[in-house]
Amino acid sequence: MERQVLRLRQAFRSGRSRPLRFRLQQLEALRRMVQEREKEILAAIAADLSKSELNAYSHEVITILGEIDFMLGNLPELASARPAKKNLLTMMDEAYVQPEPLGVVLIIGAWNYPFVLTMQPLVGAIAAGNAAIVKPSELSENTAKILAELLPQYLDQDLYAIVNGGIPETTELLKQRFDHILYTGNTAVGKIVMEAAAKHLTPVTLELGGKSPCYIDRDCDLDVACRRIAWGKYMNCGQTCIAPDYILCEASLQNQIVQKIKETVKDFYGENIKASPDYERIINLRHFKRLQSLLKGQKIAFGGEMDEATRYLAPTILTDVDPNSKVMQEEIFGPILPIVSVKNVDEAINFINDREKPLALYVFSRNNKLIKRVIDETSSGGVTGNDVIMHFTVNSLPFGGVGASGMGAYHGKYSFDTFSHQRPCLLKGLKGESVNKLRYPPNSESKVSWAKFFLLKQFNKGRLGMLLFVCLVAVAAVIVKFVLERA
Ligand SMILES: NC(=O)c1ccc[n+]([C@@H]2O[C@H](COP(=O)([O-])OP(=O)(O)OC[C@H]3O[C@@H](n4cnc5c(N)ncnc54)[C@H](O)[C@@H]3O)[C@@H](O)[C@H]2O)c1
Ligand SMILES: CCCCCCCCCCCCCCCC=O
Repeated sequence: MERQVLRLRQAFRSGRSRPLRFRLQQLEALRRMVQEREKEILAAIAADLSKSELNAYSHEVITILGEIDFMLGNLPELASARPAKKNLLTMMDEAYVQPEPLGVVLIIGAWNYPFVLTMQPLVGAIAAGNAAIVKPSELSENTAKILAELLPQYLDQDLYAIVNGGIPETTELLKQRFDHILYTGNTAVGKIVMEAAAKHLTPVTLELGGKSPCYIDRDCDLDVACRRIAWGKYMNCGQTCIAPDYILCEASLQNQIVQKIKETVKDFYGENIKASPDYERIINLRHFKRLQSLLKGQKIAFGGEMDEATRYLAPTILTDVDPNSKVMQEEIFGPILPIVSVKNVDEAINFINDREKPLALYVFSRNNKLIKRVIDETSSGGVTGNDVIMHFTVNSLPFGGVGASGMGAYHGKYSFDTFSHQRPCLLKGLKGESVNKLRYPPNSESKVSWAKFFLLKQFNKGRLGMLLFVCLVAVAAVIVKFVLERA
């Protein structure tokens, strides 16, 4: 591992990853990889998640192509120096912010969207001019394998590397010094990553999880709400970081919601859900059994069917759920949708605020003021109103968590910024020593009052008059010089 990181660091030190042309070439090569090897990529994702290739494309590949296109179209602007506002002391100088790459970054992906969660950060790392190591999840082994095979064929091998493996390999990697780590996964491991990063003062972006609440207001189009909730909940068999984890609603709505979601599931997946190419499976036996245990003692209003051999778990709804039951104590990350009754939106807000800050928050209502109120009175990584999941697809919105659901954000411009240092630059001329004497020792009351004038815009009339006089003299000198030169 150490040698691998050293090799990337040397390649980064060569400066090869910094020129805009190089970055654009690498992003174009990545785009070419996705297009030329689409079939193999889709087959790998499909194999990992028992997913149709159509869903693999619309859930993952489309996102990466969009991200690359964004960077190809915006990188020249993102990477350019941005002039900065100056103060009176630096009026004659050049002040700007220069984005610069951080160095060698580590990207650790998770299994549930194995292509997106490794490639989307990589796009940002390349765009910002870094070298990068990508460590896919060992649970999505087919995607990990295809990435290890394809990336070296398309990208600069000295600057971008794939390290495959599980806990041992990741633990070894985390002993190395990186200039940024973007980790996607569960909160417990997020703490391990942060602890390891702290040893090298390495900044981290932690893309974690949590229980994303979905409040359904009594004044709401239930047909639309239930269709959208069903889509986001049961997509990828519920294994989505920002899936609506549970519903909060008044008890009187519960049965209608069950009925409408039931009808929607039939529309989406047909009578025989198990046979639907659009309904995926649970990733492994450990998660299958974990989900099975969440059903114990619950009132199953819909679904609940399961088949351990194929790790099939039907779209399931639980009603009258006790907030203290097991299913409400951990992120579900599966196709189980508990409904918890609350008396009104006030109780819903308190319910949400009594728990860890979620990665996402959803509110369905015809009343936009109510939606805005819930947003104002709660906190979450992100929000979609009257839908679910979709804020993830808007790359002008930063995607990340807050509190226990994560820190930092990426996507689009935010990926570029995450993997950049915004370097403040001030270029001064060699003239103006008369003004600089104000900061040189010995200090004095007068110098301090000038400093206030120049830096704090606190000035008295006398000094203002003198400054105006000085300006007038300067302007006059320029005019005289101009006239004399033309005489
Ligand atoms: N915020 C997001 O963008 C996002 C996206 C996807 C998943 N998630 C969250 O991730 C979680 C599901 O992912 P997961 O954790 O099961 O994925 P996982 O098991 O794939 O683990 C994530 C990564 O951490 C590594 N890892 C696991 N245990 C480790 C250890 N002890 N030491 C070092 N590295 C270790 C794995 O190798 C993998 O690369 C859920 O909580 C979900 O909400 C968040
Ligand atoms: C024609 C409309 C197509 C809409 C496609 C919507 C795609 C949603 C992709 C969602 C991916 C969510 C990834 C979340 C990562 C955390 O697990």
